[in-house]
Amino acid sequence: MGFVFSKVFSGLFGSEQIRLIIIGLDNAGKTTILYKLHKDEVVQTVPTVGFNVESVTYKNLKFQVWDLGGQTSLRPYWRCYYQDSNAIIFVVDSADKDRMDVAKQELELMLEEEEVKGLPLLIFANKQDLPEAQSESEIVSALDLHSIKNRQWALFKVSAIKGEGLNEGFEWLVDVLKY
Ligand SMILES: Nc1nc2c(ncn2[C@@H]2O[C@H](COP(=O)(O)OP(=O)(O)OP(=O)(O)O)[C@@H](O)[C@H]2O)c(=O)[nH]1
Ligand SMILES: [Mg+2]
Repeated sequence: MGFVFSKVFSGLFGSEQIRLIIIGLDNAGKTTILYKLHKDEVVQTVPTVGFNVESVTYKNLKFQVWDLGGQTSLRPYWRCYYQDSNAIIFVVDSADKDRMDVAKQELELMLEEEEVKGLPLLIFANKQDLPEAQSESEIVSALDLHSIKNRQWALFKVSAIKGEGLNEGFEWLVDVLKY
């Protein structure tokens, strides 16, 4: 516990960057979120093969943000990136009702990994600008988030293309990492 605390502490107040991993199904909007955070731009994306990594500064804190490809064949590789992370961001396409159960399964697999034990979990319910986007309570229920007991988690409704909700999510993350 002391080790975890000191690692996060030095990340927040020292020169070390805070390492964040973004995962979620393909097409969820992970890369769009990364570049919205990094450059404040909505970029044209292609499906990520491998990863993108960029630095993001929020409130004078430096984050190293890893955006991993979410296609089915790439998901087994997510676990290769978990080591030394400070938090996990899970992105879900709020309008992709048909694949909520797949998203739930992938989330559960990640949460079982030893290397992410106890790490804060930030869920971005993306694409809230779409009319068919599901509500917060629908997504919380579909992903069975209330069953998560051994870590801090929060869900934020966001729209990466509109840039809405991302800052609120980071605000939460910074608060959680501080204590
Ligand atoms: N309407 C809407 N579309 C979005 C939003 N965010 C991303 N998209 C679109 O969703 C598609 C997929 O976005 P990506 O960021 O490439 O998705 P990804 O999660 O990185 O996908 P993989 O790299 O395959 O895992 C693109 O056409 C984006 O423009 C959003 O907030 N609203
Ligand atoms: Mg991508």
